[in-house]
Amino acid sequence: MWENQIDIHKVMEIRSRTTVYLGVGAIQKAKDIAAALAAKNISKAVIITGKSSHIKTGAWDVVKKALEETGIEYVLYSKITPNPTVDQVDEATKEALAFGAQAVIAIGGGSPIDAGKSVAILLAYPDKTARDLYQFTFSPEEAVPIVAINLTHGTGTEADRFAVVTIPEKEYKPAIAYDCIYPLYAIDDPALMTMLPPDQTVYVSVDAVNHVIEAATTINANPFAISLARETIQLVHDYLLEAKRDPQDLKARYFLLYASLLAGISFDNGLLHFTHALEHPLSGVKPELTHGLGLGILLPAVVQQIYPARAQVLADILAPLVPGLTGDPGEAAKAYDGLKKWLQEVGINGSLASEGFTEKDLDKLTQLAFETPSLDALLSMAPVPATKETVWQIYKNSL
Ligand SMILES: CCCCO
Repeated sequence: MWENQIDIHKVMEIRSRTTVYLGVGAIQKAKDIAAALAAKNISKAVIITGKSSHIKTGAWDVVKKALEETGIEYVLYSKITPNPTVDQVDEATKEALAFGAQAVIAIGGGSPIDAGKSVAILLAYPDKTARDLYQFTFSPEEAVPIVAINLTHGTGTEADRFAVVTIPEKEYKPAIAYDCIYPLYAIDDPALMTMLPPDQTVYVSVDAVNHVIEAATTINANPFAISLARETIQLVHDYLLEAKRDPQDLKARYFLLYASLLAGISFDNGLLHFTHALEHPLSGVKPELTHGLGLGILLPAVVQQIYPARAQVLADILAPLVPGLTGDPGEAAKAYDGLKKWLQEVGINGSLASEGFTEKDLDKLTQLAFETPSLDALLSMAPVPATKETVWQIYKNSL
């Protein structure tokens, strides 16, 4: 097994659009990153984070010290919630502008990092608001430099060009995609993830699994996206239950984190389709719903829907989770049952009904999937036509 020959304590540099430091202890690279920012004449930064995980994980102590030793001043915005809103982004931007921030350092899971990416754009366009950005009234070409210190192993946002923020009054959860928000540096340190509780451990890795199943089956899927999908799914299969059983297992955390990074790069190439386009209305309407749980609930019905059109790719990449698929387009029900079984094994037994949705909600959810800015673009990537009937039926099959 190749994983046994990797020294997980050796921090290695992975070069993609983002320079990612991966490994146990990678947080210590904060010093080098601060020095690199200072070399770019950056003397003030805004820290974007949630309520407490930046402190509990110990990440903030290291980053604070690195900034202080380098002489970079900072202002801290620590009010980002799960499913962050445009108002949080505007408030953080206002504080950062008043301070004169020239860079964003985001510490957290997808929510603080995506909010941080949005702030980084608005710092370059101070006359715009987060609603302008997420309602697509302008297309940014620049942002201030972003550093992403990642505290979960699911989103891949630390190394991609996407960000998601909620517009609460419309129940929209749109996604933006711009080259200017690839973080300049990212830290992927598995030791910062051992505090993730077992259920969140599963939800974030199920997010990564969804990223690659979608990326490998869009109408844009390329061989790179498909190869990364195969590796991601194998690693999640091999390490998720172990990390759930023993949250302190650094080897399991390392390979789940690596899988999540690969998945982010995979969907940066192949893009996404049904599962994300249908989940965003769920957590747009119910912000308390965890993204990865919503995705896990929808996944079997999505795969059932697309299997006949992408049978060979799906049989290949799903092999660790659903053994015995041959690539025959007639195996959609087998793929559905196999995925349900795997999700139950890792602890996702829910349905839309158990999350409080009923058949009466389906028209509204379907409407939101087509009306929310950007989700229509994801739907257009699906390997089968994304009609309103198809979308409604996927929701129905997930009730
Ligand atoms: C288009 C990006 C969505 C990530 O949840």
